Amino acid sequence: MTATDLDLPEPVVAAEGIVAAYGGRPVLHGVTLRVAAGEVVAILGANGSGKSTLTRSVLGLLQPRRGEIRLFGTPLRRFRDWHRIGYVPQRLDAGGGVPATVREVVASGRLARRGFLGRNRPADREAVSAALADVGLTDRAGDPVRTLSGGQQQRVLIARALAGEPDLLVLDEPTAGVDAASQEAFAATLHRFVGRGGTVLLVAHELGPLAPLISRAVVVHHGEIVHSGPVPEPAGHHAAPDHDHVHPHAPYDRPGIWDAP
Ligand SMILES: Nc1ncnc2c1ncn2[C@@H]1O[C@H](COP(=O)(O)OP(=O)(O)OP(=O)(O)O)[C@@H](O)[C@H]1O
Repeated sequence: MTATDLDLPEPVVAAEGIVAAYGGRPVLHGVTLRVAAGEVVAILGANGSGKSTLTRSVLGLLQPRRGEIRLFGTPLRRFRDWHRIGYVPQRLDAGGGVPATVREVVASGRLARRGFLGRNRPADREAVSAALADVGLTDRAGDPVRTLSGGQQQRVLIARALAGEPDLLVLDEPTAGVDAASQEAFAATLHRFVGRGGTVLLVAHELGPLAPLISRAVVVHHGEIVHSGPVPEPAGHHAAPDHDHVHPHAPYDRPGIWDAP
């Protein structure tokens, strides 16, 4: 623990010494990650470096072999305030074959607030409308989700997370495969969320318009954190405008993914 860590109040996320493996294959080798209230932390790294595994461990979706996780100061095994967390998983088809409307999918983000048999109160309807407006989908509220484009469906998932009025948003590659306009819209949404006092943990390959919002970048490489600080500059040809991915074989500390700041 460093002097800086000692200065921090109780972090929103505290993952200490996380060791995770699939079968016999280790994926995280004792990772420690703390996210303070109000931070916007980006987890960066090559494909397969362990970013999603770390995120899913933090949310209790995956049981690590070793280590301790606390959310809002409470050990994960005792944590019940899931309404305080909004999670947007890695891109998926939000609609599938289901005829649910945009509003219905977004409203499902209120369930943790309402309780299983809770009534749909005006506050719920207001939160859903506010979330739809936040992502610019008010005029599509009554449309079946499957009629929306991939980028718009991603916005539906983000609105669903926002509808729960969380204190922490966890997003796994929220802008992957999303067009530039939608990325800009998402950056604006995130900016408003952070302005309201929210905390963000997001996994990303490319930050694009999100870069100015990031207060700290954490680079995962082969299951270890190799950098925690300012967003590193993409290096060499990886900085080229047409280069939109990082290479799994390019080590962090040699010419390749990121230059150390
Ligand atoms: N359910 C699983 N079963 C077995 N192996 C898995 C599983 N999920 C991930 N892995 C493996 O664990 C390693 C880390 O995967 P993870 O998804 O955490 O990486 P990532 O950094 O999020 O990658 P990407 O950028 O491609 O999403 C990879 O080698 C991956 O193949």
